[in-house]
Amino acid sequence: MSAVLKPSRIAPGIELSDPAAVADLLDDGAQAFLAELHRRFEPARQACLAERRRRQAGFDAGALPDFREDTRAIRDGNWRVAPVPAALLDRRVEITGPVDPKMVINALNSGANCYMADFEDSTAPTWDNLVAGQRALRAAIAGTLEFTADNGKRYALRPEDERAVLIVRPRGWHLDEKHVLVDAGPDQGGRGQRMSAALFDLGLFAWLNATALAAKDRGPYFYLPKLQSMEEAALWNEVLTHIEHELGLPQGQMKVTVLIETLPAAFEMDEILHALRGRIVGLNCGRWDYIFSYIKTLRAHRDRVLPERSQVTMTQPFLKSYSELLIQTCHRRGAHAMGGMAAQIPIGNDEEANEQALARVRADKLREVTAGHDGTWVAHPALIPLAREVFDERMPGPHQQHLGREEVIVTGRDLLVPSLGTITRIGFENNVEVCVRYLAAWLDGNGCVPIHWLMEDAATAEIARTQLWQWLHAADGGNTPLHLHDGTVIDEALFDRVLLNLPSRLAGQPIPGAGRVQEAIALLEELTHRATLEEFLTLPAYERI
Ligand SMILES: CC(=O)SCCNC(=O)CCNC(=O)[C@H](O)C(C)(C)COP(=O)(O)OP(=O)(O)OC[C@H]1O[C@@H](n2cnc3c(N)ncnc32)[C@H](O)[C@@H]1OP(=O)(O)O
Ligand SMILES: O=CC(=O)O
Ligand SMILES: [Mg+2]
Repeated sequence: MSAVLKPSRIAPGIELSDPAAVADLLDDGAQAFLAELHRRFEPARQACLAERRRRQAGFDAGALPDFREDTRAIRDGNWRVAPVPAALLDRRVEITGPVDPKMVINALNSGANCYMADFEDSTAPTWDNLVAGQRALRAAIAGTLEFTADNGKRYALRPEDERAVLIVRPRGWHLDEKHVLVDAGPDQGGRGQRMSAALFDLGLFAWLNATALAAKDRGPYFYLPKLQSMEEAALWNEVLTHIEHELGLPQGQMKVTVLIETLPAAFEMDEILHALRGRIVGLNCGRWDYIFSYIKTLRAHRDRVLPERSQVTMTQPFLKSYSELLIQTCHRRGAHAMGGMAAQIPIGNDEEANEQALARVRADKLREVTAGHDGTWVAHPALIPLAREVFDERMPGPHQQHLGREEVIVTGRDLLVPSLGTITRIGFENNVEVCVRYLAAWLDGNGCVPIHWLMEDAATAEIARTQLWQWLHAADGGNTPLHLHDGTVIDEALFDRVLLNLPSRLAGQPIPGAGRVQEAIALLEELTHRATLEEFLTLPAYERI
């Protein structure tokens, strides 16, 4: 049951693309609630985004990220976050996935401890996907969600006490929701302002479900993505405090786990925990966005160019330091240190290749539990038993916060240390292929696809996209160009040749979103040739869906 606002609080001002089609979700009360979120928090969101641009200009001019002098007292202080609620104490295996009804049922039934329902990296934010996702989650919480596939297979929820605990991930601060416009006025040419996508996803989910979840003492719980600073965390805290007040929930009822998946945020882990200390239960190593952010933040630092994607594993020193610092920081503050996602997924038609893929996932989970992580992510239900076995064997209790990892000393230099490795022709061509295929699927409404038996989503595709840009533009300003391992110069001509040959390489393969491949090629070509690096692939792509 959704909360009810007093009539006087119902304000006009929201413009929806097709109000009748979503009247079941976005009634007058929901609209007023969302409009109020926009009016209260949009200026602060824009200020945070402006601050991101200001900081980046400094990095582009040669500065490097560092720990903040003005927040030393927070880092040195002796404080802990609020206690973790019972439902989130044991999070050893979390499954993640998009929010279509079949996925929601499969994930909740999967046997994982938690399910992160993802409106972000693995969802292409078409209006239909977002609306279907909100409906599916509301029905799941009510226990009524069912689904029948085109092949007739029927899906229903297991009993509530056998389902994974639901955690919802809204989109990040940088994205707008173009189907929800607020307060049309002359200064916007008669149209309203686009609402923040993050506030829309989280706000609507909370409006629809907070009361029901709080009644079961199940949250709502959220994963917050792509934060870059403690100010962004503080903004989330204000938003959540406001929502709790409006919906009549106890303060701190809504819990969050923050993904540390940007390079600037790695220098503010304590500060982010502190800003959210009344409600934060953990940090998560979002490794794929973190690698993307490392490339993006250090785009102008020629000495820190990364090797090809397949060589950027969690054993690279800068990634090892990041995960160890996260574990140490969380455990010192009473929070869980969640691990992340290995990209390998089961390979159905090749037993040997499947064994190798599973061995890599197992090695990744073993590294995580040994280092002190309190839980991990899997991309696919078939990986749950494997991850559980590794964590069960090494983590007898519900978590391992007692492992302080005090011996770990991570400096700013360690978080930024250059990586060794190469860029092979296969690695270069693979980046081009992944970008095009992922983008084609995304434009077609599918935000997560297997490519060469790896899970690809917005974060992994961003690594491929920003690497191509950085490798090509490394020669800007008169620098010597980078070379492939075989000696070939990396330049625009090489990129153009690979892109031109791609359609014939893809011919005959079943490609999700095949009808959008040419559009994806055109967009990648434009973004890669451009003199400045586009901040997020999904910003220009969103204008095309
Ligand atoms: C960087 C990050 O942000 S990581 C977090 C974001 N990424 C994710 O969440 C990845 C989610 N995973 C997926 O979307 C999928 O596993 C993919 C796209 C990688 C592979 O999907 P598929 O090719 O459909 O896998 P496959 O055919 O083996 O699926 C078998 C069954 O498992 C289900 N399944 C697969 N992944 C999931 C999942 N994550 N959650 C629930 N069910 C799943 C499928 O729906 C299918 O169900 P069915 O037998 O009832 O039809
Ligand atoms: O969201 C997770 C990541 O790795 O990125
Ligand atoms: Mg991410």
